[in-house]
Amino acid sequence: MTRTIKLAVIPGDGIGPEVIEQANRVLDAALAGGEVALDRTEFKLGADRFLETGDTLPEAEQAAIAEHDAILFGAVGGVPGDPRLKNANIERGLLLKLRFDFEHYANVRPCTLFPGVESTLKQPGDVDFVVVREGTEGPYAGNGGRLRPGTPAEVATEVSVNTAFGIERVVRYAFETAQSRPRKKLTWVHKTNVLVHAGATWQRIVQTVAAEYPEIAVDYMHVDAATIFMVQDPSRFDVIVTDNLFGDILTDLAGAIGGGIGLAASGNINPDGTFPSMFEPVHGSAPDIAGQQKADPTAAILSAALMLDHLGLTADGDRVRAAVRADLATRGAATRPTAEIGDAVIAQLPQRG
Ligand SMILES: NC(=O)c1ccc[n+]([C@@H]2O[C@H](COP(=O)([O-])OP(=O)(O)OC[C@H]3O[C@@H](n4cnc5c(N)ncnc54)[C@H](O)[C@@H]3O)[C@@H](O)[C@H]2O)c1
Ligand SMILES: CC(C)[C@H](C(=O)O)[C@@H](O)C(=O)O
Repeated sequence: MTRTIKLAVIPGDGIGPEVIEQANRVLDAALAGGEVALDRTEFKLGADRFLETGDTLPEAEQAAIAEHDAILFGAVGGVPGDPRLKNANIERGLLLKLRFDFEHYANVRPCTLFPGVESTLKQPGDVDFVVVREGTEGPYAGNGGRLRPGTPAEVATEVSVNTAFGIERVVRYAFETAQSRPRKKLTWVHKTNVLVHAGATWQRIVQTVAAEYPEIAVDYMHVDAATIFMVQDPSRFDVIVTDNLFGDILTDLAGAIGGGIGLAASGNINPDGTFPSMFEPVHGSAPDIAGQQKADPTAAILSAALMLDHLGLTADGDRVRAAVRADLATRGAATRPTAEIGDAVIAQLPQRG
């Protein structure tokens, strides 16, 4: 019997639609001949939509998206500094709103250096770790404001929100992730020497949850030191758990270490299943290369593979990863147009079964 998966697709702006087109082609090829059918609905949201209609995320559309089994998201955002987008706040009003409202508290960002891929590092060693970034709190969720803007007496505040509930649920998810991997190692990253309040709450919760996972080796790093170790010896890491802002920064660094931001995939996971999880490349809309078929769709394709895993279709997710791995192994230094990379991955898909 065919299982139908309702998929909301938000291609977004810039290179978003270009990379999502390839991810969709790979998904269709990977699922062909199987017992799963995708029922897609496309939502045109992002900076382009805002410029056309003034909408960011209308309530009815958000409610319609919530009715799906999963979301495949490209990237949103216009050209930085575009005056027409000054008050749009697409990133907060659309992307972050979906992450917050749909309780995407585990933002999972794997970093693997695939064979044949050149890292930014001279001697990368074994690179195979995953960052579990808290997705609904931290400075991203806090209010703030500006007093007397534009005057010499201007004051800006940015508040960081850290709840015991929010920390515990992502820390538990990270321990479960570490448990499922062979190395059984978890590094929690913060800045407890300066952010003493939030740091103390994180520390208390990590220690409490760690007691339930005696087989996991736990260590701690300040975020600044973590950037050093990530560059000097990324093999130290297996699972990293950290707050929203530190996770954002560390995962762009991880992207560079893993062969470039065009390869970095992510899943915004709602582990409780109360809302659809959302899968997206880590990169943005890249206005500098948009419309030129220069974008690497691999990050979007690997994000689609994470989506297959999340939907319980791990064998298909593995086939997509195997195809990407095979393509990367033979890709060499030559750059290829976006669609050609999609073609190559499809050509490398292992037979089902
Ligand atoms: N998830 C998202 O939707 C998301 C993430 C990051 C940034 N943004 C937004 O995107 C816009 C541009 O942001 P930015 O320039 O800081 O970051 P970006 O990730 O869009 O681009 C950074 C650099 O990486 C390159 N790059 C990105 N993706 C690539 C790919 N798939 N293949 C090859 N090269 C790639 C770009 O050409 C650029 O040189 C901004 O409006 C920003 O807010 C959105
Ligand atoms: C665009 C922005 C809001 C987003 C973030 O900061 O989370 C991006 O940088 C990311 O990493 O997905």
